[in-house]
Amino acid sequence: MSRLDFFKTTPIHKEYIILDYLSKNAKVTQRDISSVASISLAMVNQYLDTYEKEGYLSKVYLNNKNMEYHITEKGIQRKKYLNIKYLESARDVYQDAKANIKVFLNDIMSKGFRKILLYGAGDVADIILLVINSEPEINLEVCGIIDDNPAKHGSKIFSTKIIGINDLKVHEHDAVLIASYAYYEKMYDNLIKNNYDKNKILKYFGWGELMKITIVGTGYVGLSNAVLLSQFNEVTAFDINESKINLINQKISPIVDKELEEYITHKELKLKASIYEDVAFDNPKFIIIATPTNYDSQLNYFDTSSVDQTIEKINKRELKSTVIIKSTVPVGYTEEISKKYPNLEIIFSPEFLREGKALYDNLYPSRIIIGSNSENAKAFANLLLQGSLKENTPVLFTGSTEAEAIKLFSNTYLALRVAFFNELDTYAEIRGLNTKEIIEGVGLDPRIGSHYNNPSFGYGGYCLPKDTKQLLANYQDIPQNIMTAIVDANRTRKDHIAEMILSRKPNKVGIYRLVMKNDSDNFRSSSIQGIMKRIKAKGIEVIVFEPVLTEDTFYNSKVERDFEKFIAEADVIVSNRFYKELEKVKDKVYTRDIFNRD
Ligand SMILES: NC(=O)C1=CN([C@@H]2O[C@H](COP(=O)(O)OP(=O)(O)OC[C@H]3O[C@@H](n4cnc5c(N)ncnc54)[C@H](O)[C@@H]3O)[C@@H](O)[C@H]2O)C=CC1
Ligand SMILES: O=C(O)[C@H]1O[C@H](OP(=O)(O)OP(=O)(O)OC[C@H]2O[C@@H](n3ccc(=O)[nH]c3=O)[C@H](O)[C@@H]2O)[C@H](O)[C@@H](O)[C@@H]1O
Repeated sequence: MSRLDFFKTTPIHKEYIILDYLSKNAKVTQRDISSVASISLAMVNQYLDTYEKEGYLSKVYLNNKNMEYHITEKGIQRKKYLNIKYLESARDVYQDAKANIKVFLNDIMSKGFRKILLYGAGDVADIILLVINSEPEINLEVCGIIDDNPAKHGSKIFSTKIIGINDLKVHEHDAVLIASYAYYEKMYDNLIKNNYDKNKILKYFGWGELMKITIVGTGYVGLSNAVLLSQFNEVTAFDINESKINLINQKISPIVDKELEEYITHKELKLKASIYEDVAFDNPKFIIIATPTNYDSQLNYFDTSSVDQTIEKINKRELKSTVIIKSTVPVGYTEEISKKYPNLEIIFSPEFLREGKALYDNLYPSRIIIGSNSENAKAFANLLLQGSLKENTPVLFTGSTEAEAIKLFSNTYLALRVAFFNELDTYAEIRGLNTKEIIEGVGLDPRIGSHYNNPSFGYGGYCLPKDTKQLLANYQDIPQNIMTAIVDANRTRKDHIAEMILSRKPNKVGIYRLVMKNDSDNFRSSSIQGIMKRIKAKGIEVIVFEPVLTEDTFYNSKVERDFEKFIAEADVIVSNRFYKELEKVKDKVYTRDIFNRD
């Protein structure tokens, strides 16, 4: 953790600050409150209105310009409650700070330092000493605390004496650890002026900013994590694909994604990309694996070989790095592989981003799940939080197998939901009913909701199809009906869609876009490909319009780049999602996009 992240205010803290301030000063302006609580004037207004509605305060108008805020008895009780709540969250913050310091001290020990001097006899020194004294595995001796304030010399923090910088040479030691955020630069400068060896200067706050992280695999997951983390850490992105590496080094995103493109090109990131293993594996603190885990239909299981090979390489190099697996793996994988590599700390942390919103979903994460509660797991969670823009993101530390299950059950639930609304649509289409009316009526139940319910040719994309199959494989020997149904439903849906298209008796079918969603440039496992295959199997000619393709044919079907020619040639135009440009040939279009969105 770098900067003062663990002092970020929470909403409870803000509410407490405002009530506390008002209880001490009745005659204040909204501007005063805004500056004390660091919130906008609009927010101040909202808080005051809510307090009044809840009966925590009454407004007394002195004249038409000035007013006083009087806290009621109910407001005093609320303040008491918030005080306790704030203390609880402060305790968590304190535990967090301790965990981060512990990781840091372990790092110092791994570099061979044993006897240190602290610089700065303040709160940071206090908490560092507390961690050293209370954690038996931290084998560091603090020989003294340097401080530039002579009034402090001679007194102690715990049993450690405060000394002046002139006493540097008197105390035998290996390094000086700067224990101040505000005066870091001044202290560093002082040490250098005293001819102190800069290789022996350790810094707690500087350390977080320069933490070295390596990311293996620069796809959707790897690149968005690389960008997120390189805002505050030194990140090396490693890939076997040289052209991707070159693009990243030229500040160009190899992936179409609004936020990723904007951040890579315009933000100041500490990000470099490399195809060289020696550069990538130069002793980083964390190595994040984000390589593919495709579903192997022969084995009926994920092919985890790219993850296996990366872990093998890390082990061979005898690195001390903590390995974080972000790739989706079968349930139980991390526990198994950890047994094989007892010298490595391997942690699974599921990734929940959507393609097309890869960085956005990391800047505003729904949750952070880490399959471990070790010190490094906590430090990693803090890194993700540090890079994000959302406040109060839920963070869950779970067992490693539970974290893997969370990932596969989440995606399988999403697939279930898509499959459900697709089957609803199949029913409505065959019975001649209005799908839109039915879905809208169903969704108005708040337990169901009007989201993630737009019919399609089937759930597609890289992950939903493969993750559902992997979870089904993990169910081997465990009773179930739904898991099989979720996988089968997608096949049945595509059969139905293909039949509906064939019932129009086309001579030539035009496939309009292979991509799975409007905002994605990716067509891995998009459902329309399944439709295309079924139509071709009946001997019908298919042509494809897909600007993302550079080839002239796709699975032996002609790729037509000229839109006008494409719409003239095809007698049925099949499109998973409706696009504005199809408006003029609406009668030829077959789609089940009811709501005009993903
Ligand atoms: N795409 C998505 O929306 C999400 C994907 N995931 C999971 O994350 C993993 C990665 O997925 P994506 O980022 O979509 O994949 P991707 O295919 O976009 O990127 C993978 C990258 O890894 C590189 N690579 C392959 N083998 C390598 C090796 N041995 N060493 C170094 N680099 C290697 C490839 O060149 C490629 O650039 C998969 O397990 C996937 O299931 C998880 C959540 C979301
Ligand atoms: O593990 C993953 O890879 C990711 O898989 C999905 O993300 P993604 O595949 O990018 O796309 P979604 O937007 O969820 O769509 C999945 C499929 O369902 C279809 N879909 C989606 C929504 C909808 O209402 N109807 C519908 O048919 C889409 O067209 C697409 O084919 C999940 O939404 C992410 O949370 C998850 O991290």
